[in-house]
Amino acid sequence: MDEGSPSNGGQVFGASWRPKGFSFGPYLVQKDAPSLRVVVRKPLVVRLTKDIVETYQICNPLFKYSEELNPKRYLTSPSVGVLNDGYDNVNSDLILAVNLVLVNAETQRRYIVKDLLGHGTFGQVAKCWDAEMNSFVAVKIIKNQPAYYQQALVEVSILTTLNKKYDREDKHHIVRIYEYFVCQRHLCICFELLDSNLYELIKINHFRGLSLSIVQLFSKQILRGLSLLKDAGIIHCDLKPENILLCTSVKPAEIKIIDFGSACTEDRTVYSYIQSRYYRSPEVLLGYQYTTAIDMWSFGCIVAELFLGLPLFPGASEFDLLRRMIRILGAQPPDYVLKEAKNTSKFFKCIGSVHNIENGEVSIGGRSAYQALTEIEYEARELKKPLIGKEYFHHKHLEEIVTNYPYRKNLSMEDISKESQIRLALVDFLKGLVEFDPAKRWSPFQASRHPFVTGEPFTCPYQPPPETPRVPVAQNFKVDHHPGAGHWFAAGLSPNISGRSKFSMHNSPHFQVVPYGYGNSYGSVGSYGSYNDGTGLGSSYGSYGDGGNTFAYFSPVGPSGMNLHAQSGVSVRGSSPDARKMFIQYSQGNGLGVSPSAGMFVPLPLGTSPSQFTPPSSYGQVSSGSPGHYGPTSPARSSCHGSPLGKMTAATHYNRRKNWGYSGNPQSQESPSSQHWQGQFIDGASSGQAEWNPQVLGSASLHLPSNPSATSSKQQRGGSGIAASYSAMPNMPSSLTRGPAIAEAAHDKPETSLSVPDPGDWDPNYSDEQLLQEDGSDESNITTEFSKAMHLSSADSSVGVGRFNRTSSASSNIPIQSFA
Ligand SMILES: Nc1ncnc2c1ncn2[C@@H]1O[C@H](COP(=O)(O)OP(=O)(O)OP(=O)(O)O)[C@@H](O)[C@H]1O
Repeated sequence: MDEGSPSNGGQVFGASWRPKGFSFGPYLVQKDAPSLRVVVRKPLVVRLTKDIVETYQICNPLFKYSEELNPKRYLTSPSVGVLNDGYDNVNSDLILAVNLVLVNAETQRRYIVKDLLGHGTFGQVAKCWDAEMNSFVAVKIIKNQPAYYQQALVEVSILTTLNKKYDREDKHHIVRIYEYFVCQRHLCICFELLDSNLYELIKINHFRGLSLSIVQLFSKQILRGLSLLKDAGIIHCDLKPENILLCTSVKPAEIKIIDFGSACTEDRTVYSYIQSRYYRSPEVLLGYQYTTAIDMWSFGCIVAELFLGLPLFPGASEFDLLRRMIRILGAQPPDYVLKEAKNTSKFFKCIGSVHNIENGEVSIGGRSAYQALTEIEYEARELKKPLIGKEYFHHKHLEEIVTNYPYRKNLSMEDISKESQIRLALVDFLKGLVEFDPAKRWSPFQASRHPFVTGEPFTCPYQPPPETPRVPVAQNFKVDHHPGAGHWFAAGLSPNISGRSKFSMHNSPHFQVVPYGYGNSYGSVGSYGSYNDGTGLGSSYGSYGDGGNTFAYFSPVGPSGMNLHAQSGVSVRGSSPDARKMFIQYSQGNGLGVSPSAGMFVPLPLGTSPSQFTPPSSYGQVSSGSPGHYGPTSPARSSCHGSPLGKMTAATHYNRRKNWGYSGNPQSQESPSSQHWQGQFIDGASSGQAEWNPQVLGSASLHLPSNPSATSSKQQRGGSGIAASYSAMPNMPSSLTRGPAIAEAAHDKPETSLSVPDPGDWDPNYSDEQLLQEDGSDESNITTEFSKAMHLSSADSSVGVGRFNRTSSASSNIPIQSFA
């Protein structure tokens, strides 16, 4: 019977089949054969449009090309110019279009806008081409409102101090600031260009946690940054995954902390409504005095989220937040905090005597004098139901949540056992960070010594080394509160610190009670140093020196910037070597100073405000073009937090980040592979538009037709000012339309008017149907690519057991080319 004949069903059985001859043979070039030619064709659109102007002119000799008539690709939405002579939209944002040029009038340096990287409370961040440096940079274009302008200057000054004074060698994972200038009445801050933020990283990993090796690496790097902040006495106040960006230009890739727009100095903690809710520390929530320890709480929340893929405390309201903290941590804030905090009565009832509190502990029987309100009690007290969010974790307590988190598929027993050990270390690490008592919470130095970070085997609960006694180095610096530098006041860099510490502080790794022997209080730009740091994170600075008499004149808007003047009888005796080095270093500078105006920094006129900048006589052509395209914005979660500006515009972001909601299935945490989160990506690619005739802002050569309908800036600034523009924002709850002065009064209102996080709220492309689609891309995870890019594959095997890490080719689908 013939093989493969119909009688055997047409099947060919391999055993009996033999090839009858070779189908393929080597290619032999024959003598007269035509040579092979590969034609690479340009894309159709290129071929059709090449020399199109000439083509039109051939068709119609009267045709004339005018660049001005090119349609603009707007990046800002809305793109209708109604303020600032038509340059700004209703939100006081400069209307950006691709190829618009922002010019630093002082240096004539030009930044050509190419794309929108994000937008937040303070304005927009654009990816710009810096022709002079032949590279891309990120330019934050602050809203044209005095309050934003002032607060943005705080960001400039704090970052400048950190970069130039504390981290000259760029080793502490803090974003670099290049320069700042005013263009079209907008303060523009030029930063190094970074990549996606950690929230985006988690999102493209389908809200599954990252591998432990990456969590460990990021933790180490963030701690370096926090260590620097602590030494500088600066509190970030808004640490969250969105404000930690990947920096893939260096290999292996790193992370950097951004957004110092809410930062303040430790001795000037004037704002009580700070931190994004999920990352808000108990002391801030309760209205208690705060220190750099609040950043350590946020850091703990971030580490947990990196591992779990979901926020640890996704409170839909402050009540819900506290409720989750208490349940997951199995504890509550210490009585000494509850006794002093402003908002205690909102969340707790007193059930015992508060007179027995000694050294922060309750002396009678160890039972707390306070009990958290139940939902019913809260409702009765506040006359409103507290918003309660969905539960995402199957387990109640931190340890169970972490240890029961699903392991990556296909792990060998050996790997599972290794990872389970690291998970125990992680639990212990987290416990020291999300510690209710700010006095016991670990400092960056202490946390950086934990086995989870060092990679040492974890055997028993970690006992942190003692933190360096805090010496008020900051008191050594006298701040010259320049009359024109109102922002220093806001930043806490003013000598006027009358509102200082009305609470008694307990010794802690973050704050140690040191008697202030100085008659006059000076604003702090210095640090409460740590002599341990030299052995800890390498190059953090600190001083255990005594009260020297070094005075700092810190005026970022002045020509000399920050000046440290050694007074007669100055003592740097006892300072750490690093600190001494710093003094020497700066003594050779511009008036011993660190100045934003030194080097690349350009001085602003003293005491200037946006309104003092005269716009060019003519203004840009503003058309009501297509709605702008929004770049990969930072989906600030519930970030209606304090800051000097009350983070009001965060309301426009609120609920953009709703994906905690995933399916609302409480099992989701248990079986991530069965979850179907739909990550959405906004095309962040630069426009392919030609770069001809870019609209130039800030240059004198701007000659564009006036827009007769544009309202004069005077008119716009009259009336309700900021509040007017806030209230004009779509979807903004009225409770959020408050100016800085009333930020505190409206403390918890946002939560009452905003819904429980749900993906559809903030993700325009989200749909429940998508959520329900079969994922099937378990292997397609960013961690593999990222690990590879970061050379983690060769990492210590004890930490290299990432969940979901597979070297599958499917992972190439992940759209993060920059990691490759
Ligand atoms: N240096 C940078 N490189 C790349 N992207 C950046 C950079 N700085 C900011 N971004 C992007 O812009 C977004 C907004 O920046 P930033 O957080 O500084 O603004 P903000 O107005 O202070 O925001 P928020 O409302 O969160 O406080 C960031 O989430 C990030 O996506």
